[in-house]
Amino acid sequence: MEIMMQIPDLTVKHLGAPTIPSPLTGVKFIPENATVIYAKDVNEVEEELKNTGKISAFEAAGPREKIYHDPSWTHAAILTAGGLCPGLNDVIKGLTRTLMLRYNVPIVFGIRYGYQGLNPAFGYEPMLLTPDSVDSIHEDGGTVLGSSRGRQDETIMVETLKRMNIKLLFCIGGDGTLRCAHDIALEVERRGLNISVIGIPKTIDNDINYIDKTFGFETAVYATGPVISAAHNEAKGAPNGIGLIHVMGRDSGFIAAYATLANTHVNYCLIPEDPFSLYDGEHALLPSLERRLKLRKHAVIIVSEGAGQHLFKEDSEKRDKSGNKLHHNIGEFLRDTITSWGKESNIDLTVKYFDPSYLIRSLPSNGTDSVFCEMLAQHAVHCAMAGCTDVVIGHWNDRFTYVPIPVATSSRKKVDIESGLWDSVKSATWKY
Ligand SMILES: Nc1ncnc2c1ncn2[C@@H]1O[C@H](COP(=O)(O)OP(=O)(O)O)[C@@H](O)[C@H]1O
Ligand SMILES: O=P(O)(O)OC[C@H]1O[C@](O)(COP(=O)(O)O)[C@@H](O)[C@@H]1O
Repeated sequence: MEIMMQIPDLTVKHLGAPTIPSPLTGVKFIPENATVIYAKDVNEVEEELKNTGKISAFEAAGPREKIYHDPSWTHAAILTAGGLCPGLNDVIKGLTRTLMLRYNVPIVFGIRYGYQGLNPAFGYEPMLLTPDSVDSIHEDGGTVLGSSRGRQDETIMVETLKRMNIKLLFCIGGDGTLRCAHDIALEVERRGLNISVIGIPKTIDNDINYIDKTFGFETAVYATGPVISAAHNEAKGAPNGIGLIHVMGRDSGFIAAYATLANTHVNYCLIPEDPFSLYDGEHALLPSLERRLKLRKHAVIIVSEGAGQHLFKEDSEKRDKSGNKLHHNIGEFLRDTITSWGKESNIDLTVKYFDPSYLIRSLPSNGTDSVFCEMLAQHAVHCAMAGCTDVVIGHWNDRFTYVPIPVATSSRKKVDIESGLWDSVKSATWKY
């Protein structure tokens, strides 16, 4: 019941009434009032009806029969900000092709290096994107536009959009990028401009709320598989061998949790959401590891970047350029701690340490992730052309949705340790 009471206002902002017939042909237009129900099961629906007398729903994504922006007068711009993620280039390609080939938008700018590219002080010329220029970019990882972290002044950025006559701005990024997109949308509104600001969620950490699937995450989990196998082989190749893998996940342990289920060689999955201790208590890693080594002579551990931060004497003061906390390196800490503990306990062990973080993040997307990127890009263009703004393209109950940016950024999604996911991880990782 409590969860249902917390459902935020899901109303999406529109610049004005859509009055122009869509140039799309051969598609199934969806009604203006199409929705995707928020509740995940019948009990939730009943609970909400009982408590509030209504059923909360997202606006459904999809092409509308009438659009707001006149394509022939529309310039669009795309930028990528924050860390890399598999699939960025697929999304850039999908946006460019849908804008130019389906909606006949004449100009699509690629803004260089995130929000820096909208600040003339940096002197970055925008790229002109065309179906030809983006033809093969999906084959490469990274982003052809470049990315950056760090704040820029939204008044300067909106001035640039105005000067370039940009009517559609697509910001591909994580929660920081979306917060900045929201600031831009507010500044646009303050000036009475008709620019649609559309966020496209990018997060290798899978940590954006109200969005149950984001691109790149699946590729990241898939790419972790061979590393886990290598760690397992290395662990088995030495008496008391320990394969230790450090993966990304600043504050959310989704990559580690899913990778554990995808390759069940893992014996210990350590994530920020479920704190563990080293020596004492129910969740003590080292006594358990000792029992495991006695029994099996090898072990595999996967640890998320944000896990075990409480084990460091001091809180990390370091921040990246965007103000995100830079955690202590828990992977290296565990490697060193386990090695010293082995010496002190007279256990002849070897730790083989793997950190595939950047290798995974910079890969091109894999099959189904690429499909998802193309669909996401198409929906983002439909959304923008219809005149929506301050909105991020979400995915919920297996459907594409519109989520107001303040809702998507209200908090970060985390692994729910009461959930079936974490239960499965715990079942797959033996307790010793
Ligand atoms: N609270 C915020 N308000 C406005 N802009 C922000 C905010 N947080 C981050 N940004 C900007 O968004 C961009 C990307 O943010 P960052 O946190 O580095 O990555 P991500 O979008 O992947 O979370 C940076 O240019 C950053 O300055
Ligand atoms: O070293 P970088 O490039 O600043 O990025 C490291 C961070 O980027 C991520 O991969 C993604 O974070 P963002 O969502 O902020 O881009 C985190 O998991 C990691 O903490």
